[in-house]
Amino acid sequence: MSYTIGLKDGIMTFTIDRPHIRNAVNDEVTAGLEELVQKAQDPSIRLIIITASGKQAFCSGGDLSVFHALRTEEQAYGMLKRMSDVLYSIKTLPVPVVAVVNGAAVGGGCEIATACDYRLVWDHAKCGFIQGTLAITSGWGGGTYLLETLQHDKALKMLSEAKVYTANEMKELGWASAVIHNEQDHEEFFESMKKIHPDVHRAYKEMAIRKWHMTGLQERVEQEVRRCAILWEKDAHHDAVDNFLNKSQK
Ligand SMILES: CC[C@@H](C(=O)O)C(=O)SCCNC(=O)CCNC(=O)[C@H](O)C(C)(C)COP(=O)(O)OP(=O)(O)OC[C@H]1O[C@@H](n2cnc3c(N)ncnc32)[C@H](O)[C@@H]1OP(=O)(O)O
Repeated sequence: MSYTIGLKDGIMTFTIDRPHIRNAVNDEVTAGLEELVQKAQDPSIRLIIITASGKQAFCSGGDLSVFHALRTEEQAYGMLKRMSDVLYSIKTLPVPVVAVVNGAAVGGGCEIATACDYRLVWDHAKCGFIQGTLAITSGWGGGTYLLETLQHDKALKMLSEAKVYTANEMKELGWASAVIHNEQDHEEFFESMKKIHPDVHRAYKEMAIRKWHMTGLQERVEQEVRRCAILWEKDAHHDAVDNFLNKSQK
């Protein structure tokens, strides 16, 4: 199994469990996130955590060894659309969603974290929208969410430069909600959330969702998906992925 879903004291935790491949997303992980969305509808849930196994990576994006088989715009669109739909559902869940970024978050991994309301980033984690190095853009909605989250020039620079940043840099940019140095920092964040009644958290989340509905967030995500699918089909993308996969085989 590529993931687990746990529940304790009203907190549901989704853990990607593919550390050997840096928690890259395959179809099973996507199906797991869809299962999470279903389970999170239970009114007794007060908070969702998305994290991953090990310390090396939160998520390295799409599993290129699998998704490289998708060659055409239409094939790419199917995969991108399914992931973007589930991330939009996560973004608009009625309770706060926290990404605990336990290690590297790159490409689609950064998109998953950006779809969450809060990002707790361990101090050793490197993060970045590196899709540009593969001659594509973000394609799961994460670019649209980043433009919602950061100051415009910071978001655009982060997307266009396709670099990785340290946890402290991500805090300065406004992406990381907090940098975590130890388990105590981690516990303190959740303890302070638990002090407030769940109905209050739900009410503020409703306020954010109302804004996203009014500003056509879902339609903007759809445009991102379609644009990425066009780039996906091009040789520049397939050549860059060949290079990545061949490098690891050497
Ligand atoms: C598809 C959607 C698109 C989007 O819309 O956003 C994307 O997500 S594009 C994908 C973007 N991701 C990448 O380009 C992967 C980049 N990976 C890395 O930069 C690094 O692996 C890492 C995440 C920084 C971790 O580095 P490190 O700890 O040094 O590990 P390795 O690089 O040695 O990786 C170990 C192992 O895992 C394989 N790997 C890593 N990421 C992926 C991936 N996304 N897909 C497939 N395989 C991946 C890597 O090839 C190594 O394999 P072996 O050499 O066989 O052990």
